[in-house]
This record gives sequence, C-alpha cells and structure tokens, in this order.
Amino acid sequence: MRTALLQSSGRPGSVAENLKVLDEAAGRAAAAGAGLLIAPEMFLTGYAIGDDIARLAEPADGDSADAVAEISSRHGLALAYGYPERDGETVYNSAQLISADGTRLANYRKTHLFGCFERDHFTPGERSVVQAELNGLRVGILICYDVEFPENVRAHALAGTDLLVVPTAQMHPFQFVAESMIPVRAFENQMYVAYVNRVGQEGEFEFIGLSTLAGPDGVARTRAGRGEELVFADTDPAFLAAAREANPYLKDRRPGLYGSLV
Ligand SMILES: NCCCCC(N)=O
Repeated sequence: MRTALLQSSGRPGSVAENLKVLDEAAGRAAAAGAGLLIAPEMFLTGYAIGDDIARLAEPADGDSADAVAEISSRHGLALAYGYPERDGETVYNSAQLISADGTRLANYRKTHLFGCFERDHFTPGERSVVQAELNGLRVGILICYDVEFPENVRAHALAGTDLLVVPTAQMHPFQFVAESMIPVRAFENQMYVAYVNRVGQEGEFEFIGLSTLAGPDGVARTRAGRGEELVFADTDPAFLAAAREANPYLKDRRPGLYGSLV
C-alpha cells in the first residue's frame, strides 16, 4: 500500500484552514496512488494553541470528523490525523483512522503525555494497543512520545501490527528520534513505522519535520526535510513476511526471563 506522509503544521487555531490543507494533500496523495494519508499530531487544530485546545476539541464523531470522512470518501483514500478529542468534560490528545469510504476505523487516545504543556491540557488514554485492518495490513496507532517507549511498540508487535502510524509533534532537540529511533523501532519489532511530524515554530516549540517511514529492515523508505512536504513510501506485506522470517525477534523472545518487563 502506498502511504503518504503530510509533513505540515497547517494553520494553528483554524480547523477550517487545516481541513483545506488536508483536502488538498488528499487530492495529491490519491493522484499518486496512495491508499493512506497520515497527518501529524493535533493537525486538525494546531498543537501549541493553549486554551483553544479545549475550545476546539470535538467528539470522535463530531462535525470535524465528518468533514475528514467526507474528504476520505471524495478522494478514495484512508486518512489518519491528530486532533483534540472531547468526551464530555474530558479532553484527550487523539488520532483517528478513517477508511477510504469514510468509515471511522479506529480512534486512539495518547497514553504517554509529554511535559507540563500536554499534562495541563489533556487526560491520558488508558488503552495502549488500538488497531484496524486496512488494505490487507493490520494498522496500529501511537502518538509521538508513545513511540519512544519500547514497551508500547513491542505490545503492538505482539498484537500483530504491520504498519504503525505515529502522528507526531516532535520538537528540537529530539532529531535523533526520527533519524535513529524510528528505524530501530521498526527493525526490532518487525513492522513498518510511519512517523509524521509538524514543522516550524509554534509557540515555545520548534518542530523539526524529518517525517520518516521505516521498514522492518530498519531502512528509511522515505524521510522528509525540515519544511512542508508530502512524501511517499510503499508498504509490502510480502517483504514484511520475509523480514519476519529473517529476523525472528518475536519468536525468539524469552518472556520468562523478563520479569516485570513481560
Ligand atoms: N522526545 C520527547 C518529545 C515528545 C513530544 C510529543 N509531542 O509527544
């Protein structure tokens, strides 16, 4: 499946403008034969928007989700995007996967919140492995900081995730995560990892781009630079199966020796 990574911060604070950016990128991705377009963490509203997070937060099936579903079905490709999710009085840092016909497939609530900014504005999710089937692949979702905990990605590997989608808001000085950690996560867990970042200065944060899709051989299939970009890479189930035969980490595990890490 051809996968498109939308490296962009859109227009922080304007859902309408961000939906336009998503719509335009979806058209380009569909024209390039992509079956999935992934947008960054909090793409729908912006990340460093302070109290506007709570003001702009919507339910997983709210009007903005309907608008994203319409974009998916009109262009005929699946979409994954980050947004602030409202559930009653609670606000989560969430990411949703919508199918090419506009069906909501999966909604994930960020379980590992980063720093006081996120802890001041969000409640952490409590479900670590969220997946859906898409075009013959089992797709899982994590958000930015989540992927830096090896336990989270290993849990996805043990649950059969083939492609891990990671909407991200990664800032300076954490360039090494995209450059080194993401390829290692993909290799040690024998999956594809698509890590899709914001760019540019937003409040106190300098977002660093470097969006990457890494394969189960630990090789980056594509990596963006530091600016607004739409990059593409293919995920291949046959290649994945062969890689898992060649690198049987999951088969060779010895959980009985891992104590509390099991
Ligand atoms: N490397 C820690 C920064 C994570 C930022 C984020 N949005 O989770």
